[in-house]
Amino acid sequence: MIQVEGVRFGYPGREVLDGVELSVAAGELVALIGLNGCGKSTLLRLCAGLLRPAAGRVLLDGDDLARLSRRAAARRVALLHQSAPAVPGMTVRGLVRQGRYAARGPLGMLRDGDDPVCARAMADAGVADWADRPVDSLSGGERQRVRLALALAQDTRVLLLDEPTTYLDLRHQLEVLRTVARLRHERGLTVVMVLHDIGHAARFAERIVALRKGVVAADGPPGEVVTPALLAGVLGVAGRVGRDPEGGWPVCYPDHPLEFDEGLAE
Ligand SMILES: Nc1ncnc2c1ncn2[C@@H]1O[C@H](COP(=O)(O)OP(=O)(O)OP(=O)(O)O)[C@@H](O)[C@H]1O
Repeated sequence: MIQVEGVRFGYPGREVLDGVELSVAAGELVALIGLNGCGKSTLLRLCAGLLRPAAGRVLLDGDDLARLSRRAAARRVALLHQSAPAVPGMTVRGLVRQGRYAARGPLGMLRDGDDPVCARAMADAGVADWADRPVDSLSGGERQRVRLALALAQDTRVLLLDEPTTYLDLRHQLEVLRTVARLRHERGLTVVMVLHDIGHAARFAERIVALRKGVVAADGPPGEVVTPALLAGVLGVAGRVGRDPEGGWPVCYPDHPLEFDEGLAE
């Protein structure tokens, strides 16, 4: 469903991705991990068609994203950004309705009353009770769940989530991750999400993809790739890895940060 083929990308004066190869099948739930600044958000933006690769290509169901308009891409892929544009005073319902733009177009947006897809997105993200509240009156964690509702309102088969648990307390982190896992099962969604918490990645994703130095450094099921070598080589941390006694998924016990020339330079 998503194929990233030899993608290179940089910003002026800064190379970020240097030949990324990644293939995500329909219905997979993939966690993308890596150090700050390694290019995770950049890769998601390339997969959403918001950036164009300098070399290589990103295919969506076989179609080159570079040939699709932004709006056509937005009908097929939704990206939860870290910063959703919040117009001062805009209500939660008003912001979430913006997620319907790609599907409806400007005229449809004007005509619409309440859109059932928006109502469902707000219910799924647990924000329906705040529908009439201004987004700028919400706490950081509450806003993060509104961002999830905005992405869900696009009603796409592919969901790209950039740190969906940021700002959330532990309970709501688990709630959001369980919601994503449930929606993926119920609606057959394909999900790629950036997670900094390797424990959550190991628990919720069926596959972990690690970015390092512009390329995919590890790719596989959590039970295989989450090892002390991954903690050291990709996350720059010395630590141990055990197993959840009931669920069997890997559990990490991080100990201390490594110097950059210890584990990371290997
Ligand atoms: N618009 C931009 N212009 C210039 N450089 C940028 C821009 N956006 C990102 N970068 C740089 O590109 C690199 C990759 O950024 P990106 O946001 O993809 O990393 P990330 O892995 O998502 O990081 P984090 O874990 O901190 O969110 C970083 O060095 C960043 O400073």
